[in-house]
Amino acid sequence: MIEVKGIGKKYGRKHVLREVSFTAEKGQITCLIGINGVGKSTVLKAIMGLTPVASGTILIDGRTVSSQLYDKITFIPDSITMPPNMTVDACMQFMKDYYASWNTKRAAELAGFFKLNGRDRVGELSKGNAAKLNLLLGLALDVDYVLMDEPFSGIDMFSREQIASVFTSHLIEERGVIITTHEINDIEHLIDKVVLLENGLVRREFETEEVRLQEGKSVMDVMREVYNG
Ligand SMILES: Nc1ncnc2c1ncn2[C@@H]1O[C@H](COP(=O)(O)OP(=O)(O)OP(=O)(O)O)[C@@H](O)[C@H]1O
Repeated sequence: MIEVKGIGKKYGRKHVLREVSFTAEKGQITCLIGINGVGKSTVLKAIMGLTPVASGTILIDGRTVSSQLYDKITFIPDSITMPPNMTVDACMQFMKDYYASWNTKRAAELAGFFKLNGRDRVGELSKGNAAKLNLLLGLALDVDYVLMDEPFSGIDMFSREQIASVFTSHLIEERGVIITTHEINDIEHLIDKVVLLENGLVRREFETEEVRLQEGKSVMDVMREVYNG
């Protein structure tokens, strides 16, 4: 389980996170939502130890974040970080050489699933294919937790659907996923839990199925309720 306990974060004088607490379980998809600039990416980076927090603690399976935990967790940023002249195959080879947790079989399966051509260069990929490769490079690692920042940003509906279908496939397995997205409609049916951020705080944390059954509300309904007061 990932436990975020009362984290606070300032950039200069800007207080982005005041006191953010939530948990994300293994085997579940937890979605961080909130308007632009609320601090969703900052939370993911804090979990990875990529940005220091001013207060609070973060535990991954009961342990504080350290480089040893990188065999347990991976972060898929909102755009691909591989050099533009590298081919898809070279990116996969690089990951294989660099990470002991690289799973060659799953990588090949994902490349087939996304219909990526190994000879294409990163810089020449369409936005959708670059997003798919980015996802592949993270999901092919044998880790327990995957953090994804806006995997659907700027891509067409069919690519979004294809990416969303990965979430219900065996390729995700029993991993814990934390995702940030503005495209709730695409993945509403896949999300187990929602953490709604507002003004540096968690405004609501809920299980989607529970809210659906008990209150008859969708995630969008809850979001409208919160943002429209
Ligand atoms: N390195 C930085 N230096 C200064 N301010 C930053 C830095 N990174 C983020 N911020 C600010 O912190 C706030 C939260 O940013 P963050 O990217 O976490 O939000 P977000 O919810 O992920 O936004 P979006 O939905 O637009 O992706 C924003 O106001 C942003 O301008």
